[in-house]
Amino acid sequence: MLHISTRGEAPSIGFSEALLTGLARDSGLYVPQSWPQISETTIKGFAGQRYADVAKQVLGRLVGDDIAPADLSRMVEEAYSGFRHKAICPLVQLDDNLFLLELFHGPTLAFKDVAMQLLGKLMDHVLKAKGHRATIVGATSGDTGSAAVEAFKGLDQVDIFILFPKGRVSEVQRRQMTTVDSPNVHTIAVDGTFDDCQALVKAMFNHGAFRDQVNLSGVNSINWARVAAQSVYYFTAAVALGSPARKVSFSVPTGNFGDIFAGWAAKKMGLPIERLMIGTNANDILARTLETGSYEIRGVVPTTSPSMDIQISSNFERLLFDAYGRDPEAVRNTMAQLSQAGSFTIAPEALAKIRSEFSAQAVDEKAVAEEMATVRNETGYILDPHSAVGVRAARELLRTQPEVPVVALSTAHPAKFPDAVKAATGVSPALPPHLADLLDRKEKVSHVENDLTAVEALIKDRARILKA
Ligand SMILES: Cc1ncc(COP(=O)(O)O)c(C=O)c1O
Ligand SMILES: N[C@@H](CCOP(=O)(O)O)C(=O)O
Repeated sequence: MLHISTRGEAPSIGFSEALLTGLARDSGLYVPQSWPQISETTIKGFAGQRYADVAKQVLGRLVGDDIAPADLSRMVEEAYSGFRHKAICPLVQLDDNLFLLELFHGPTLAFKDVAMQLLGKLMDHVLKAKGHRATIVGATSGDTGSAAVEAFKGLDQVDIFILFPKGRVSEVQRRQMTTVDSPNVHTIAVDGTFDDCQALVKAMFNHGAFRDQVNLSGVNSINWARVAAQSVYYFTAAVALGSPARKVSFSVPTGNFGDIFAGWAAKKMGLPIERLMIGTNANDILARTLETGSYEIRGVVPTTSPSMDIQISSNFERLLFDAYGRDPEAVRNTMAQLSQAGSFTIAPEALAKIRSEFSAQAVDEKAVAEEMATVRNETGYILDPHSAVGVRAARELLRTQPEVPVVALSTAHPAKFPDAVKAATGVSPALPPHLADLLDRKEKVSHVENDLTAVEALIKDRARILKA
């Protein structure tokens, strides 16, 4: 199984190389050269199977020959052995035809664990087989960072550096990153937004000398393996509701477009998804784009769902690649416009393709709080603010297609965002026992201005690969 860059000017590579490469050398994103197909019969057979067993089958097709099935199977089992729910990603019914897919039963209480727990094991395995070490750099608006730190802490083959926007993540999110005491973990608070952190990471990948010097690797959803691992729960959820005989829609609280692109990947592999709903918070660039066809960057506003406070939605490039009939030149031109003018316009045919598969709904702060309160009052269930965006957007889909069940992705545990949850519902959600003393743990964090040279200097000073 080969992977190609959305910009068409980087070498095509196998799964293991894509896993280690992160951003392609032409600044594009890797995707499978063609979508592996999973037959209706196989999908039907997923019903009643353990999450890990479905994961082995879906990922087996995406990994191809690159990793031996026995190794993949062992790593999948290990990755999901620490989840606090036996179903790994259980479904909960909220209302007629409205379901929640709980993705927060991993160690750091957000959906990122589902992919990251596996990614840590896959990278360690591939690096050891090659006898290589790597330096991982990641940008986070709160959840990717904590999941990555948890998954990679203590590994000999890697050092991990996580950049987060200073003062723009919740206290629980920050502490989940900064209290991990491991010699290979480095957290860096950057004076800026998540988009600034993500731009720094991409700039490091585009700085060839630095990239090669530290053997740079990435764990953001620019890394195809992240998206691949996330596609599994679309299968388990849809099948639990009667797929493939019954079509199901998904509503996904969206920022960097990785999670919803995983749904698109599942659909391209054969899962009969009716519609994919992009739920945004007040940072509504994607909702505006679907409405107008014009992607226009505005300033980021802080919200109660900080992990979605994003303007540069990296994985949208992967969707544009498909919408433009996999024409890398169209993607290159589009991305050049974005970096020169801060905006681009989608060609009418490509836009029509996107609109035929995706819907979008912006959910403002008032509606997020109302949704948390409504769900608490009507069902007793406590949503986190990100999941509330997904549920609110799901209701919009149900208004137009009430007969099609909608699965809203519940991407974080409410205890990660206690202030917003308390304000909306009056309830103070408790952290699970393994994190009960989080607020008393000692923090270790560096501060850096939003400057590429400063960040690279810090990494070069600490990366063990340069000391060996
Ligand atoms: C809790 C939560 N919900 C939703 C999102 C948005 O997901 P994506 O960036 O994959 O669109 C994020 C960040 O990625 C998140 O941390
Ligand atoms: N919301 C994310 C932002 C980074 O997204 P990623 O999926 O590309 O890693 C976060 O919580 O860090």
